[in-house]
Amino acid sequence: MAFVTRQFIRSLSSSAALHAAIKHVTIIGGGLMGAGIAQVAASTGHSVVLVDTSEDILKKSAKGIESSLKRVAKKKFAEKPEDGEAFIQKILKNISTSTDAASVVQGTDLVVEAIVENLKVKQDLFGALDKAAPEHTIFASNTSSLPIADIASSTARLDRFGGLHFFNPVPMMKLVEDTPGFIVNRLLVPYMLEAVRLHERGHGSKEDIDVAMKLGAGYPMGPFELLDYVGLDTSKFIIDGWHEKDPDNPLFAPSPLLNKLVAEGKLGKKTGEGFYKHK
Ligand SMILES: CCCCCCC[C@H](O)CC(=O)SCCNC(=O)CCNC(=O)[C@H](O)C(C)(C)COP(=O)([O-])OP(=O)([O-])OC[C@H]1O[C@@H](n2cnc3c(N)ncnc32)[C@H](O)[C@@H]1OP(=O)([O-])[O-]
Ligand SMILES: NC(=O)c1ccc[n+]([C@@H]2O[C@H](COP(=O)([O-])OP(=O)(O)OC[C@H]3O[C@@H](n4cnc5c(N)ncnc54)[C@H](O)[C@@H]3O)[C@@H](O)[C@H]2O)c1
Repeated sequence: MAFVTRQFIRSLSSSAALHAAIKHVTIIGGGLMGAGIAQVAASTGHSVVLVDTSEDILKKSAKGIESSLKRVAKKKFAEKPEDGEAFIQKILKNISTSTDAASVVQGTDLVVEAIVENLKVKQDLFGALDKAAPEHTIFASNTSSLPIADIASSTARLDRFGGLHFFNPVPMMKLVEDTPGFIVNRLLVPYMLEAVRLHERGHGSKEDIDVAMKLGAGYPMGPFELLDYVGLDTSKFIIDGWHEKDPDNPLFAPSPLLNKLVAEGKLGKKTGEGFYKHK
């Protein structure tokens, strides 16, 4: 199967057998993606523990989940807003948080990892979790660009290890990929990088390029808006990793402008500034 849609995942999760098999889910990493994945897993009736490195980060993740649920509820209960709050509280009740991954995974059926896009860091995490988690627990990574087999090599559960590539924003995007090779990013990364190069060569302002792609190609966001939305650090991790593996491929050549912004700590929407300033 080349890819699975979120509808497919939902129908799977609502099937009695799978629901019985996967009840407790641990999400590691409470950033942009992990918080969204926790929200979707909790919304489909799973008991979720969200793990990150500090209580402060987890507080921010919980706040993000609540405001995303408010947006969902506002639409879902437009006719009957009084039911919206109960809907939100029912989902939030399914989510708890922790900074201790090794103890949490002792009672979990599925681990979905959404931490920094770095092979060694992911391997170290899964290597440690492999010792702590029960035998039946399935491990999955939300990696954007790393081969799943490389991440899984730090564990002894290769037959219970997969890729679950969600898209940002998770509560809205209807695709989850499980294919080796990441179809979307193989097309998206060269496209976004070429937009930056076009701008670096002086052939268009970022605003003009964004408007052109929105009006001319019907994309909901232009490439610079999307880079800021994804996170420039994550984008750089992806590009650097692919460039290292395939240094002669011009599609993955690093961008000086992107590197400069990351070095300045301008990581996009999540830090308030990237290619654009964000409120
Ligand atoms: C160089 C390397 C780069 C590679 C990167 C690869 C990264 C990765 O591996 C792959 C990806 O994810 S690639 C990235 C793939 N992603 C893309 O390509 C995304 C492209 N962008 C889009 O699809 C649209 O712009 C959005 C759906 C984000 C927003 O929709 P919009 O119409 O433009 O603007 P709007 O008015 O704001 O929102 C309308 C309504 O949407 C709802 N809603 C939105 N966010 C929500 C949330 N977090 N929660 C809940 N609900 C949320 C909400 O109901 C809201 O109404 P409200 O009344 O305002 O509450
Ligand atoms: N941003 C996107 O649009 C997007 C889309 C699809 C997939 N991804 C992938 O998802 C993963 C996460 O991306 P993100 O955008 O959510 O990143 P992010 O920077 O927003 O969040 C990462 C979180 O992981 C936490 N973390 C780091 N190391 C940890 C550890 N050892 N244990 C627990 N928590 C740890 C960090 O504190 C941070 O809160 C990456 O692999 C990325 O490539 C990102």
